[in-house]
Amino acid sequence: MAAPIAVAIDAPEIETAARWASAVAPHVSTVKVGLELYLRYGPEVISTVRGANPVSVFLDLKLHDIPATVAGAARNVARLKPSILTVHAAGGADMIKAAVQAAPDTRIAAVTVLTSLDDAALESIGMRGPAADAARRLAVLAVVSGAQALVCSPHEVPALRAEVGPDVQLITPGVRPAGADRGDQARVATPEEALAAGADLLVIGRPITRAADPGAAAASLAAALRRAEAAGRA
Ligand SMILES: O=C(O)c1cc(=O)[nH]c(=O)n1[C@@H]1O[C@H](COP(=O)(O)O)[C@@H](O)[C@H]1O
Repeated sequence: MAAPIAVAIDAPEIETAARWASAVAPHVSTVKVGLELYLRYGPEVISTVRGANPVSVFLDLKLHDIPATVAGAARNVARLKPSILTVHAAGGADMIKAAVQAAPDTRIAAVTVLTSLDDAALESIGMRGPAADAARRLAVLAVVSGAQALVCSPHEVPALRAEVGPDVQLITPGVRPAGADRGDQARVATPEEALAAGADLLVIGRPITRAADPGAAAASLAAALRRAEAAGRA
């Protein structure tokens, strides 16, 4: 079975994205298209990445605007049938409800606190921290408003799970294999830690796409997760 990994194919060019998608598709469940590609290529990038690959396509646009505008945007991209579409939970209850209503066949995932933010960065934007508390508040708001998935750091998974129950999908970026460069990510954990915490889908980008062989990197992370899962069951 494909590993519960969404590979973030944040590439400047559609040809690179297509190459990465084909390389990782045999090993992972999902490929994530974000702002970098979508703002340049629009819907074309979704069909290109989907191609002949047996993967779900996750559209990460992090919508954040007034409810009517988000509803229109969600309605438009729902036609592309992404498995998941992201919105910012901080857009508020009415905005999240508008996205859910506008895209009934797409799972709306609410981003709680970006994994690039630490407690000091949260304070600098006037948001009451620590990050774990802010993520919990936003998670509850989002789920009450109809979000079926949440994006958070692996550190917040146990608390969010306790808060929202087993049916809400918990998606975690901020995943770094031991020793990997954390880059601009602040709240990070290893893939094994994220899985053990109870994450349902791990978003991993540069540790795979910047590897010399992205297909081999995805295969090796998928195998590590399978081993961790088997050890957890034993
Ligand atoms: O919504 C996301 O996917 C997301 C939320 C978040 O809080 N942090 C975060 O890094 N992401 C996305 O997850 C991916 C992480 O990529 P890497 O840091 O390269 O593994 C990027 O595409 C980000 O846009």
